[in-house]
Amino acid sequence: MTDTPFDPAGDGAEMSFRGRMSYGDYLSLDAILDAQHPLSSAHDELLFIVQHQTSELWLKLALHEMEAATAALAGDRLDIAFKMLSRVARILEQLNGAWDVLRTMTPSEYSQFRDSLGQSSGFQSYQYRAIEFLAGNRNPAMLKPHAHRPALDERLRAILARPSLYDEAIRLLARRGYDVGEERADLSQQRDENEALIGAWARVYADPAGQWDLYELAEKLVDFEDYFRRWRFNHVTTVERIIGLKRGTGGTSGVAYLRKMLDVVLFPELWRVRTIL
Ligand code: HEM
Ligand SMILES: N[C@@H](CC(=O)c1ccccc1NC=O)C(=O)O
Repeated sequence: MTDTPFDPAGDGAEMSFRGRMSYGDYLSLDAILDAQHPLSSAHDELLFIVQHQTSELWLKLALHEMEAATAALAGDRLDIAFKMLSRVARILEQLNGAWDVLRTMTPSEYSQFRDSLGQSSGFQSYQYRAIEFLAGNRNPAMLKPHAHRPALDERLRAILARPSLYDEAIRLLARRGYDVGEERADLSQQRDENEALIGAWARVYADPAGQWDLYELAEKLVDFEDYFRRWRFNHVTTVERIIGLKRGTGGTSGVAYLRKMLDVVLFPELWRVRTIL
């Protein structure tokens, strides 16, 4: 027993950061921790802001991993793409777990600051739209809320101009000799469901050992969509729990709109093929 409190300096800990990069410097914590600006005096508004900001940080990482995974597929580096797609699935799991925190907010608590949100809404989340576009869900109408921000609009359009993650998976199948049907003329538009591609995936699933990497790719994509659907479901359930059937601040019907979005399919042929296996 000693009366002197433990001093980590004795263990070699650096305690002086004048002129040296510290933890907060490296992580730009002043900028991040000074970026919460509640517009009301409601206690729960900070929860709402932190929940969205952390979600957007995870979305940023997911986008980074998905961009790299798409490039890896284009370069036939499936091993690298798998590593990244596994990480994206874990990120989505993290985002799914985060709803449990937001769910602690009741309708009465939310209504204390909802008016302060004006017409802002997650519907205008640029990174969410980028992830949808990059995955392959391409609805150019969703560009409109970003028209007033040319740099963001430009980045979203650049994603639409390039093949999606799913397009790269399909191109890979074609390089391996599978009949995948016609590639659509305009990559920026929604794909039509393609019967030839269902046949190609069917052959991959019929003999996994024959092309294990394509089989693994198919399952990674299904995993991605599975977690993505869970996110949408958690969102709509949390929304109904908190605002019921009120219209959204973004102008949509709210829960009815979000329920419709539950039916959006990212990789339709990968789901359709299951019926014939
Ligand atoms: C109190 C919690 C929340 C409520 C009441 C809520 C409500 C809504 C509503 C009603 C919409 C439909 C668009 C509109 O008219 O506003 C929407 C869209 C959206 N929200 Fe939330 N939301 C909540 C939390 C979150 C969180 C934590 C995120 C995470 C980033 C999020 C992201 C989104 C996204 C990305 C959309 C667009 C979905 C799409 O177009 O498919 N929301 N939200
Ligand atoms: N659309 C929500 C408002 C909302 O949730 C929101 C508002 C500003 C920033 C992010 C939001 N989150 C998700 O839509 C509502 O209608 O209450």
